[in-house]
Amino acid sequence: MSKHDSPTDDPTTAGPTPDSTGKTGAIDINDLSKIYDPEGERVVAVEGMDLDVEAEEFVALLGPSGCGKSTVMECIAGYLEPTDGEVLVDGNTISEPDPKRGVVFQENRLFPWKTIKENVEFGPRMHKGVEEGRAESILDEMGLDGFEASYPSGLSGGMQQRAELARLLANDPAIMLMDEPFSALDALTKEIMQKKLLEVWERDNRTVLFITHDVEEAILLADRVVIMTARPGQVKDVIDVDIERPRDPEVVTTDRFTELRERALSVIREEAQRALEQEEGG
Ligand SMILES: Nc1ncnc2c1ncn2[C@@H]1O[C@H](COP(=O)(O)OP(=O)(O)OP(=O)(O)O)[C@@H](O)[C@H]1O
Repeated sequence: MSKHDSPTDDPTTAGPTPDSTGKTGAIDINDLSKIYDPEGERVVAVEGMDLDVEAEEFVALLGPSGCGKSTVMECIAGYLEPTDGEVLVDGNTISEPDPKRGVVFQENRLFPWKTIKENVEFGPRMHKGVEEGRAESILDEMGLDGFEASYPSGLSGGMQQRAELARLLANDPAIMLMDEPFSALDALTKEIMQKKLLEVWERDNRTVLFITHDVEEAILLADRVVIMTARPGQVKDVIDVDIERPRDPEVVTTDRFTELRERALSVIREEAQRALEQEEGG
């Protein structure tokens, strides 16, 4: 069953409202602000951010360290409540986490005491019930056939991240929120994971919001690269990646890729410098 014909799991929450093309997974960030510790140290992490992500779009989020990327993602995930403004998914204001908005972090959140298969089945078991054979087929797709009964500690870092991706896909999310998911992996494993992610995304057309510090990774994967300002974060620049898909790793050697990378880098350098000056100024 695809995400387009799956019923909503929780009858108490409004279901997704497909856009005019029948797609779901659109994100609207309207005038979003998030202040941590408003009565105390008052950290203005994000201020007046606007961004629309189309259903089934792949957007990469770049920006200097501490500019509020994870904060934005956690507001979309429903883990954090905005101080001001709102985040809508398919026209509905987000009020709480939902398995239809799956989140992957740099460090996997697999349960160490559960087998890989149990980890993958955990979400469906909690929300809609386990479909016979589905965990096996997702693990097979992730190249983890034969590791169903293994525990996370028995897997390499790359295999753990593939299991994490399998765990996310088992919930059939309309939106995949990925916070530097491959940044701890070695270069070769990272390349394999990027390819895997693109395969899954190109086939299932889920919306992806992908945080990274790696400009090449952002351009290789995304339809649009959104660059945030130094804190308080808001959108500084949006780069349309007009490079044909499917993209293979060799695309990084093309002139167009180089142009886009240089443009992204010059914007990021400017904001990284501002972030540094902020730090030095206390
Ligand atoms: N719970 C919190 N309490 C107070 N300040 C916080 C909290 N979480 C984050 N911050 C601050 O908010 C700002 C934005 O943090 P956030 O993690 O969203 O940035 P980021 O762009 O994801 O950073 P990085 O690229 O380093 O992961 C930072 O200055 C951070 O120190």
